[in-house]
Amino acid sequence: MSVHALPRIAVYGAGSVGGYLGARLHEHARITFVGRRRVTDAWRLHGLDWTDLQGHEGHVAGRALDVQTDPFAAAKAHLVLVTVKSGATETVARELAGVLAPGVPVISFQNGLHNTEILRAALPGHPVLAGMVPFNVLQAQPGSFHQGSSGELMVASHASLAPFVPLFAAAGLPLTVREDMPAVQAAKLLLNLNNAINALSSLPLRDELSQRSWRRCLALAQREALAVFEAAHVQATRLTPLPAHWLPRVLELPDAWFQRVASRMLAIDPVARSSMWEDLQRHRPTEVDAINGEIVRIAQAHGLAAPINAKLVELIHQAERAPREWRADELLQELQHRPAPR
Ligand SMILES: NC(=O)C1=CN([C@@H]2O[C@H](COP(=O)(O)OP(=O)(O)OC[C@H]3O[C@@H](n4cnc5c(N)ncnc54)[C@H](OP(=O)(O)O)[C@@H]3O)[C@@H](O)[C@H]2O)C=CC1
Ligand SMILES: CC(C)(CO)C(=O)C(=O)O
Repeated sequence: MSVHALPRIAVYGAGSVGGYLGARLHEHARITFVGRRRVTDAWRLHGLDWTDLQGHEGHVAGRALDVQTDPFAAAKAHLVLVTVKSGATETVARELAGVLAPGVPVISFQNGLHNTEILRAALPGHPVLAGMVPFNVLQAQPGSFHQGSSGELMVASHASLAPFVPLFAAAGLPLTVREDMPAVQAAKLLLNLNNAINALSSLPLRDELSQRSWRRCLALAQREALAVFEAAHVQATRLTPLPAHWLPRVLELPDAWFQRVASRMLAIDPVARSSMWEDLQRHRPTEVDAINGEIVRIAQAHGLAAPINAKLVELIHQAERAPREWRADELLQELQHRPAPR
């Protein structure tokens, strides 16, 4: 196919997820990245490299990249992927309003529960679809991306995606189309409760999850969130080999048992970390308010408390101001002394 016949996709938020998805899609669509000047300059200079857990790899030369800082660069897009952190969604929604051609679909490939709502409010007339990235992406050097865990992208079902589904498949990023994205996002939120614990641990995900004391911290946060979800009638689908409500019990198993029962949870590259760890490293605000903070908010709306997740929010905000390395037993003690939700 001539390059001019390829659909145009704007990746709004040139960072870890956006860079990785855009680099892999590059041969299959005309990709425009919108990002910060420091990033666009570095990507133009070095190009983009990507690798994944299965050993696949690719490179896009800097001269072949369309990397821009101006929101109007998204004007000709046939599809927009929003890949900024949750705290930036409102600004992005404002920037995209009035820029896109009528009816162009927008997929939010972000964690958290409310990004689509925010985008929808500013973009009437566009299908704004929830997406979910199950795997971890680390941008170790500017423009160099590694997918460190596995899983398929998910997206809400919508007719406007028909031309794009084969493109993602051809790029090795198959899109699983779902009718139940709110339940997918709730299940992802439960897994993302580990982002804060992983960031406080300063360990790669695999090392952290191999140690029972860290897993017990996560089990506390997840058990509290599950109780809050039950009170609020929030459904979480099954994203792991085990149903969501079994996870805390399995996380608490001794290491040898955990390795046997949940080996797929440890099928993570040794260097993979959570995106929140990457934020703390780079002295950027984290998404903790949209993750653990969401559990606190849902609890409050239902007359409950969520002290464990509230504590994690507080500790991450402290770490944003002054980084500190926690030991697992210290964090566990800090979290264990919180009363369970009423
Ligand atoms: N990284 C990962 O492994 C995973 C991340 N996710 C989710 O994906 C989403 C994106 O995460 P991630 O890729 O890590 O985020 P990054 O911070 O790496 O990338 C986002 C980029 O967008 C930039 N940006 C923010 N606002 C604008 C704007 N208005 N215009 C242009 N650029 C902007 C940011 O700049 P600045 O820093 O200056 O704001 C940053 O460079 C998050 O919701 C995250 O939770 C989901 C699964 C895995
Ligand atoms: C893939 C996962 C769960 C890894 O922690 C993530 O969503 C993140 O880092 O934000």
